[in-house]
Amino acid sequence: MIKIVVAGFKGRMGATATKMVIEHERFELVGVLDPHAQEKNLSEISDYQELNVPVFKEKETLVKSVVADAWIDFTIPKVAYENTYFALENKIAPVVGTTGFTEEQVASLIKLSKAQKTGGLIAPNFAIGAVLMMEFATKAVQYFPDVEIIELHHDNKLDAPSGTAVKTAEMMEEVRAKKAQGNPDEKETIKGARGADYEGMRIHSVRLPGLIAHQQVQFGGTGEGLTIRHDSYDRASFMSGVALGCEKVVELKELVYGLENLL
Ligand SMILES: NC(=O)C1=CN([C@@H]2O[C@H](COP(=O)(O)OP(=O)(O)OC[C@H]3O[C@@H](n4cnc5c(N)ncnc54)[C@H](O)[C@@H]3O)[C@@H](O)[C@H]2O)C=CC1
Ligand SMILES: O=C(O)C1=N[C@H](C(=O)O)C[C@H](O)C1
Repeated sequence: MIKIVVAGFKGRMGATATKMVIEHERFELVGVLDPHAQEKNLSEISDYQELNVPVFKEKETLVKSVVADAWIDFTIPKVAYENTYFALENKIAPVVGTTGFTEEQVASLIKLSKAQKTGGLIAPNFAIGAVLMMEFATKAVQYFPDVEIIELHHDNKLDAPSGTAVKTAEMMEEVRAKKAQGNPDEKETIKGARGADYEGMRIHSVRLPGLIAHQQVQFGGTGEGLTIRHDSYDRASFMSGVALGCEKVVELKELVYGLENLL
């Protein structure tokens, strides 16, 4: 059995991941963490009455009380780095969906994981279709360097652009012929109209109630266009990737960035 803790279990994704861990035959939920929790044990929550899983408000208390192999993190960008660092320091393999990491933070966490000989995964998107979207976009941009990313999410999301959009841009940048896009003399008559600029590629973030998670990567060429789009209609779309991550990280000796590294 793989012993798992879930950080952020009171949230949209944390609650979904907690349910997945409970139902998975190879996983054992040994603790949950959330500063907004009022409970002392999951059994106090009607959906989990038959369980005996301790609830923690502080990570330091959690690691003194339970032994875990993997740490699922769906928290907030503000604490993602410190939580991941803390898990690695305690040789608990992080499986991190929380977004908002800088490139420098990812590099620092990979370095720590190697020193700790502890596996881990940071995946801006756990949906298999989203990973394919990013890989297809990386292929397409070699032929169509003019590209704009439009990511669309629910209006409770804290960060913009999305981690998926940033990862997509990072992957395309590695193979894209460097160029600026649009008219060099263009002027924004309303600030922000052209979106975020990532190495000449533009990223636009839509936030609306009713949405879950959606992204389209739109390419333009001579007399033609190409659009690659992924839609998550339910947070269940992320769970097979989270489960795969938990099964794989316990076999790794360093942290990897992107679910594509485990497919
Ligand atoms: N990689 C992926 O496939 C996906 C990633 N995400 C990312 O996951 C993160 C969470 O998204 P949601 O669940 O929608 O947010 P949410 O706001 O519903 O949940 C976040 C939870 O984290 C808790 N929290 C805050 N600080 C904490 C701490 N120090 N330790 C433990 N828990 C803490 C909050 O109390 C809250 O319950 C976001 O960064 C989002 O971008 C979301 C969906 C898929
Ligand atoms: O906040 C979300 O919901 C999501 N966040 C991730 C991101 O920032 O890319 C993944 C997915 O898009 C859902």
